[in-house]
Amino acid sequence: MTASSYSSVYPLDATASGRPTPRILSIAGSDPSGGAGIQADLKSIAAFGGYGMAAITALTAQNTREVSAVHVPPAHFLRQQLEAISADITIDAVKIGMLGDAAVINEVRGWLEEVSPAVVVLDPVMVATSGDRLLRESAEKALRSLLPLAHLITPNLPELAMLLGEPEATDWASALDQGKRLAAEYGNTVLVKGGHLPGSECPDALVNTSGLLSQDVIEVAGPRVATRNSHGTGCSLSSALATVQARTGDWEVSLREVKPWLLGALQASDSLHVGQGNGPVNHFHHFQQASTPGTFAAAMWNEAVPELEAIYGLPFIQGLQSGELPERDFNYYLAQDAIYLNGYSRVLARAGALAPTEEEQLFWAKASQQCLEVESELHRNWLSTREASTATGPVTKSYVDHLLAKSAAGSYAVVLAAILPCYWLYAEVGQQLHTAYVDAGAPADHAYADWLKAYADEDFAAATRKAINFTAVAAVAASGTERTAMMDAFTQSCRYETAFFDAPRLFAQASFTRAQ
Ligand SMILES: Nc1ncnc2c1ncn2[C@@H]1O[C@H](COP(=O)(O)OP(=O)(O)O)[C@@H](O)[C@H]1O
Ligand SMILES: Cc1ncc(COP(=O)(O)OP(=O)(O)O)c(N)n1
Repeated sequence: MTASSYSSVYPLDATASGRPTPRILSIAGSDPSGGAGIQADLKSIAAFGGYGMAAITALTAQNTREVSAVHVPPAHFLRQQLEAISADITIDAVKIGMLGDAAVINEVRGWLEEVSPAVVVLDPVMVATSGDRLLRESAEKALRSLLPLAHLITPNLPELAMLLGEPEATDWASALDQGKRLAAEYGNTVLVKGGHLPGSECPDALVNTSGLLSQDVIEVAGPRVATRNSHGTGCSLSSALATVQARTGDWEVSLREVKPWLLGALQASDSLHVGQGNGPVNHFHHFQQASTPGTFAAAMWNEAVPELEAIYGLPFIQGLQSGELPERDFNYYLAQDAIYLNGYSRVLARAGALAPTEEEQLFWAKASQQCLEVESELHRNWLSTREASTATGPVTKSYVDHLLAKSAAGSYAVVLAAILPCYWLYAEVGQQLHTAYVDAGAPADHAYADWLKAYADEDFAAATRKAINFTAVAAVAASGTERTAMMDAFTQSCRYETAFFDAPRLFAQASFTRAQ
């Protein structure tokens, strides 16, 4: 038996028809403020790696507060748009949104019957969140006639009620019940959405009563985000689902992929600062994490800040700054540092071996060598005249094990993220301690004067800037999974940095307890 290049049990990166970039057509209205309609659809399609196309049904004049006007161009012109596309391009999925009036619906129905796209998602848009109508009341019957041509219908609760001619559901159980009845009536799958219900949860459920899904109701749970920026969630969800469905061919897999993305888009919506009413969701929140080296470096910095604050609060750092740190603690720190540097040097050498460019290879190889030089310098100048345990302490061991594990895993980007805190946090702490020492008049009788003077080394600061840049650039080239692993490795190393500075105190405490 031979394995095919695509997994047969789990969708990876090809469309159901084997294409990596699904071609998705949105048939919808325009929202010039960019939060809903075709603008939201194209962003959502792109967010999932699809190739987006748009046939415009209607023009709206709207912003985050209201829809002030709607213009529906002649329906035959929409038909011309649709035919221009389908005459030339294979369409892997269609998402249908705002239709405006019955004449438009009839054209779309005629075109769907002719073309029979493989995936049709219908979001039966009727009324915007602002309360403004996006479908003429007289067109509701025509909209129902379109339902049998859709594979998935994604009504919100008022739309679900209208399609059934019933009052709106006020709890999740009756919403599901309505979803089942609509699915049974039209023989397709209905996505029941929890957005319009109160409560801390916001579930969605795929409903199909004809055995198309693994069960009649597949519920996907999710928390409710406390934000008023939910403009365009329905449009974004339906177009994202159409895109992922074209790739996976499985509604449940598609919803489980799209729902966390929409949650992230809602959570990151406040950072967009668009409009004064119900603002849009942040469609590209997942790219922005590392769309430029600067954004990834900033995200790493956010992780490092709480650890730096913890480090500055440690008795070891405060004692180093005041000069009152017991010598025994300092000696323990130096001895552990020497042990650590030996292991660290090996990991730096590994980064050099994995580096994609000669410049980086040279940088890490040199850093690895310098590390060994600093280790022997520590032994020659500091430790040869002092008494300190030479046994590897528990923090040193765990920190080095963590670095070695990341280096064994083989991702250059992840190794760099694990390496970086030793540069970055050490350089920051060094700068702070040096500045405080200089501000205090650089007292010559300070017990750690030589150490503090050496701390703010400009060469080390320059090397740190390079190390940050190499890491941030590697993050941009890395996959999403790798970036998550990078952030995880970076955060763990930051925590070890804090623990490393606190280890002398714990060692002294343990020795004292043992001596009792
Ligand atoms: N505040 C929220 N927090 C989390 N998810 C939400 C929130 N509001 C809406 N959603 C999700 O957004 C999608 C659209 O839901 P809904 O608001 O019900 O539809 P519409 O936008 O068509 O009115 C659904 O997946 C729903 O669960
Ligand atoms: C042009 C256009 N189409 C659809 C909508 C409605 O968007 P939707 O995602 O259903 O949700 P709200 O924006 O109403 O929350 C629209 N406003 N404009």
